[in-house]
Amino acid sequence: MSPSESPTAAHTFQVDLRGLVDLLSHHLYSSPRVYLRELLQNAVDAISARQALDPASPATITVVADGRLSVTDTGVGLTEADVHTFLATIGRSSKRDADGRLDGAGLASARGDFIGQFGIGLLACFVVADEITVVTRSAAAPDAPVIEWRGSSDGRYTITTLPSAAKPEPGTTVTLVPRADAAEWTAAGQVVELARHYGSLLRRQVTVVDGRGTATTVNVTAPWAAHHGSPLARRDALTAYCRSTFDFTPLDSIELDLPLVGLRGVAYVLPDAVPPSRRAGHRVHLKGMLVSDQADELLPDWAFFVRCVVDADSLRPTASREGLYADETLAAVRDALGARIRDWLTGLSASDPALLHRFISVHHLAVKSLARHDDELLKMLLPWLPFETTDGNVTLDEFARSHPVILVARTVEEFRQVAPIAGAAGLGVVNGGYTYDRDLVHRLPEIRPGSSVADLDPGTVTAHLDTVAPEAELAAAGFLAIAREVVGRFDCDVALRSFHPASAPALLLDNREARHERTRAQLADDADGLWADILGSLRAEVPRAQLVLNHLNPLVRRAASIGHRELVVTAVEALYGQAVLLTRRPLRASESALLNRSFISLLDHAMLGHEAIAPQITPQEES
Ligand SMILES: Nc1ncnc2c1ncn2[C@@H]1O[C@H](COP(=O)(O)OP(=O)(O)OP(=O)(O)O)[C@@H](O)[C@H]1O
Repeated sequence: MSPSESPTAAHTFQVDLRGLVDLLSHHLYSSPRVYLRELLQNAVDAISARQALDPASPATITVVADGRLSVTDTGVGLTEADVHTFLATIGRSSKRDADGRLDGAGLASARGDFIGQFGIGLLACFVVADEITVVTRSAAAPDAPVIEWRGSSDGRYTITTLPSAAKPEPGTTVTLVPRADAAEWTAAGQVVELARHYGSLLRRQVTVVDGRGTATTVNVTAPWAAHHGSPLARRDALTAYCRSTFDFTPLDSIELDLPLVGLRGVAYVLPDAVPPSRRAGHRVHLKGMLVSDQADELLPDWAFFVRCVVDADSLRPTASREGLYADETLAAVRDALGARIRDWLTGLSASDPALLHRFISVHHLAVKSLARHDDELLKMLLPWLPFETTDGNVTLDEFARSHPVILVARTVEEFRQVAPIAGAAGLGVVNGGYTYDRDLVHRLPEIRPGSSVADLDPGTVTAHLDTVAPEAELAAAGFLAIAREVVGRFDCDVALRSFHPASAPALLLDNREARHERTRAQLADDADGLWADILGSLRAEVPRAQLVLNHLNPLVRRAASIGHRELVVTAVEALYGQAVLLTRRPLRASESALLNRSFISLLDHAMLGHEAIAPQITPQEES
């Protein structure tokens, strides 16, 4: 060994008990109220342990809130040795051994019944009290004396042997003297609330007794576990449970049952639309005890239209017991519950179309987001989903029946502008500007063979508008040539057509992608060096917009017959400018300039010849 090397010495971590107790009791949990959950849970586990030894043993939990707070159970109790080993050792639990398995107490069969496992739960009581007193008598060792343990938040504890009369029957009483600042959490009314909140589905009877001796039992039977006289009665009970638990009347109740993890419960379909980003806040009970009322990870994200309450045997809670541990079991449960909800949805079209309609009218956004990634669902539901079309709000199935070719507008603005004219010309256009809609409509031919879907492009619309008589076209040739010259600068073609409504002088057919392509081309022209090369190499053929002038419109007819070139230019600029405004897209600088120019110029023309009519305003009169 070289002089610089010293022999390895083993040390043990030093633990600052007060700091550790403070950390675990004050910082692990989100609210002081969890103290009652931990006490109830220990009581339930103690009863389970005793029942494993003697199934006929009593099984009651009594909470007394009379200024102090005590929880008494008829459970397995503790011997003095147990108290040292389990109760007074942080992180040690009688519910597992050092390897995470059950200890040697012969309670293997009961392990599955325990809710606790970490050996820290009792510390939650230090959030509301500085001292915890436990009086306990063991059921496993009938001759063992009654033990009183007093633990203090500074980490010290005492043990006293009490006379047998102090606790004639096996079981445990835990008593807290609440600190003044925590009294609100241990007041009788609050304790009843908390006991109901956490313990209503516990499988052991829990009774809260207040200072006047009034007893309230908090347990209810979960509607999925109860026996009901008829399917209708069962349905009513499920609905009533939703109202009392979540305060809404569901559109429907979907029963959940996954025997592999001992899970049962209900997914309630929300009666109102919610944004997909809103998390529903599912209630998860473990062996009856409420673990979380915000367990979003229980269902896939797409299922945001339901809110669940479940009770499971083998999901794992986190140490604070306020959430679920994200393990493979949870992932499998999530998938299985998702499949169950999807089955309900797909089954509805056969079993209850009226309900499906109601569901879709509320939650069509949810269904649309879901259907994009789920072929089966898409097949089942796409024909039922409403879309905004030139025939109004209709289902795609209905729309496809009257329109063998369905055109999809890419943006809401495009749809708004084109729909009335395309509709009047007999074209079937769907507004694809909303989230998911364009993707979904394009999948219609997979589901409805024979239907055909295409993106709306300027050429298609123009092709469907009535052409004008050759002589009219000829008469307007001069005008059209000037018009092409004027709007050609904006990568726009001009066509003369007849379309309704006659009050619309012009229609600008354009789409967002074409506009982007033109902007990019413009940038490439303006750029130099490296950027010009890069942008230039991306250049595709620049798509052109189309200004369709309406030959049915009196103004257009008059404009087409003017011989004055300058006025024709102004008229075309004004028609183009107005058509651009109607598309509701942002104006380019050159378009704003054009609008200004044409407005001033028209004003100028309008005032021509009127100078003599207006009275002369002399400088004197002005002042
Ligand atoms: N009412 C009770 N009756 C009998 N034993 C109890 C009771 N309360 C606590 N104990 C004993 O004290 C131990 C520690 O309890 P604690 O609540 O701190 O942890 P836990 O319940 O084992 O696990 P968790 O941290 O998950 O709650 C338990 O494992 C149990 O052996």
